[in-house]
Amino acid sequence: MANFLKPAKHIEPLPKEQVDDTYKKLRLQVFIGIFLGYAGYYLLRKNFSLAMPALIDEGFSKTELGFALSAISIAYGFSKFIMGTVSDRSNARVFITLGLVLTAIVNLLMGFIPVLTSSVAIMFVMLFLNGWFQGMGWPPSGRVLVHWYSVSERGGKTAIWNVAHNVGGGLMAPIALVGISITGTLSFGYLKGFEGAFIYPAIIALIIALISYMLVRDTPQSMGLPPIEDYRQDYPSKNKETLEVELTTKEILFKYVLNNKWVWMIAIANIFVYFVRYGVLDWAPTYLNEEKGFNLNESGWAYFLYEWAGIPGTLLCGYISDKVFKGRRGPAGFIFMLGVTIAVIIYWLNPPGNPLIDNMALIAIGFLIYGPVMLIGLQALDYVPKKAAGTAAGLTGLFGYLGGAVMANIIMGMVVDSLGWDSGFLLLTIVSVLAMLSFIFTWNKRGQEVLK
Ligand SMILES: O=P(O)(O)OC[C@H](O)CO
Repeated sequence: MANFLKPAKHIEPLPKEQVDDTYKKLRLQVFIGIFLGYAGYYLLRKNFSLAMPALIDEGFSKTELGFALSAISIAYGFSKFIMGTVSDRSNARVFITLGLVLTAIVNLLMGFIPVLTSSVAIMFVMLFLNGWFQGMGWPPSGRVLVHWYSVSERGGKTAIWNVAHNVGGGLMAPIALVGISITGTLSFGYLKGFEGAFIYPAIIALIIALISYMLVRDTPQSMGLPPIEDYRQDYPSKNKETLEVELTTKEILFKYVLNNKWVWMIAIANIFVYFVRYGVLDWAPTYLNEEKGFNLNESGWAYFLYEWAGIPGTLLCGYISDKVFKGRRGPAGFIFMLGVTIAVIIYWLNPPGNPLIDNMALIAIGFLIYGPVMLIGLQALDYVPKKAAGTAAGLTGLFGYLGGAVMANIIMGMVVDSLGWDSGFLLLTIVSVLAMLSFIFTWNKRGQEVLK
């Protein structure tokens, strides 16, 4: 492990009278740091799609660009897991900043060096690198959440943090579009305009990386504070033990993650949830255009509403799982996926000519799907000791992206091409039902009680 990445050293405990004030201040500070940081990552997750229309005008086909785009999901899936294992043994403050700076550098290079957007193979490599560095955002955020917030408050706090990705993803398009327009004028004599979709979100991400570095702190003990469990008298197990020793990768993998049946269950559930998340989102513009007669502008709005509807939906889901089901995530996930299934069927069966119903169905899916997405991340944090949090979330990401997101792109495309949209939606509905049922396995599990 590189020295600069090592977890921050524990320092001498602060005097007792300073603990409460310092904890309150730092908890808010680190939370804002990871919220802004993760929103910053999402400015650079899908911005390539805003450069795609211009690249199509340059002569690239949709298939070629779709192939290049898939590099992000493939790399992200592997990276969230592999970099998750590194993150669990790293200083979250350094790790989250480093990943954001690296993803910004990749985008600046793609923006300023024309050869890097000149062929599908080169774009695939660059987007793969981008996807890899993107995988350095979730795990350190998870590490901060589990070290600064105790078990009983994690549902609500993780839900609030989780909307960072909707905020970042939602702001990406306007920033990229303004960037494209600025670059059309400020072209440095050689840029064409579309490069602005890389350059301007990347510049903002660099500023966010600096702010995030100033705000995030690795662990309470590195600031002279007691572990969060002692501070809040809120323990993951009845014997009040908490794990404060940093683990080796072998211990994390073989003692806490790969031999943990609950982690495997949510990893499999994540395949279905992510298939629906990206199966609806990525195909929405094409489906709405081909089957419902939406133009690009109208389907762009529908896409935007889908993302932003996820914010209140996620908060409600976190609240319900904490307050109504007292920390049991399974029932909340089941109910939200039931709603998604119904909305997918309405979205499918609504005849052309009723755009309001299409938009309402899409908003309902966006409102409902991000709760289960968040709950799986939260369960990953719940089901392992805090020193293994990033790895557990990373494993669910690996399954979600490779088995869910990438498959949603490939299999949905193949089914729709050969059998039509009805078959595509039948598949989506079946997968949505499977996602719903998969929450039954963790129906009665609460917080970290699986560790007892
Ligand atoms: O799909 P991811 O890995 O970017 O995660 C998005 C949300 O934060 C899931 O909780």
